[in-house]
Amino acid sequence: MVVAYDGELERLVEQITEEIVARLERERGIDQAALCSCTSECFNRCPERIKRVVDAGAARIGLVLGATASARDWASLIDHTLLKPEATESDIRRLCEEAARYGFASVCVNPFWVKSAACLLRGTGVPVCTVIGFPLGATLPDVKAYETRRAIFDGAHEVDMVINIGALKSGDDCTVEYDIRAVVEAAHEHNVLCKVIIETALLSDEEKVRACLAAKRAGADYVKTSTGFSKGGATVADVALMRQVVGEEMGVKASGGVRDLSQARQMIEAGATRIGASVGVKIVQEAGGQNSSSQDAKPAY
Ligand SMILES: O=C[C@H](O)COP(=O)(O)O
Repeated sequence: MVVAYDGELERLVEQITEEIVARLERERGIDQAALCSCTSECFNRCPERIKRVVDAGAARIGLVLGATASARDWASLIDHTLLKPEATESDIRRLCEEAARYGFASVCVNPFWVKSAACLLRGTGVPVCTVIGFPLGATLPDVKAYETRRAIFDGAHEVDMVINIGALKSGDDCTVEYDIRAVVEAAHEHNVLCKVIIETALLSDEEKVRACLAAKRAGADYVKTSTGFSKGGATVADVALMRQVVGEEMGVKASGGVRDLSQARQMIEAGATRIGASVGVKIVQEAGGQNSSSQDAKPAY
């Protein structure tokens, strides 16, 4: 989905990205938190800067969803997700039926289920998304590339890959970028969308910025907050930060712990253009004014 921004946000994104890149260059190897001149808070968490991005969210909601967003409009932003290892064939069948009924952006399933989901969704217009190097991201770039090609062969239209978190934390940004690029190239050979999961809960703000910049340099289509299998999920502050860093030409997917319409709305306001959630039906039913009993909210992290 293409999102238009007003001129002010464009300028803000450009200015903040330039400042973050300059700061990273300045501080590489120096363990200190830079302070923002406007509030003297840590630069990346400066409430004033985040507030300006979030305040622009009302306009973004209007641009993404229109003034009166329907349940179907909301569904079109959500990857209807089932990644639990214990998911059964009947669970996958139900996921696909729900995706077709509500018009979700995609179903997101583990690679083993791609073929079944692709069969079940044939003719519905709902794409199949799968996960690569999931959930730890610690396998090898060529293995991730093979996993991507194999998933595409089985019918995947989108892939969400996990970065090499250990390499990022070791300061080895070249390896991080190379690893992402291996998947991006395998995906783009077949016009498949590639999202890059940075697992925000395990990263410092500086590492989140470096991960987003590596994804951007590698030519990925989206950055994505979380696997949903680590110690935390998407936060408004992280989504705002990621949006600031990648600019408007990439998507931002908020995933992990998004449990209701209110949280989904906050993520879009902060800059997300896609939501990954295992409670997608609950969210669209709320958007449609229905009482949702079929999907219970998950507990917060
Ligand atoms: O990729 C998406 C996440 O796994 C979804 O997380 P969730 O189960 O907390 O909604």
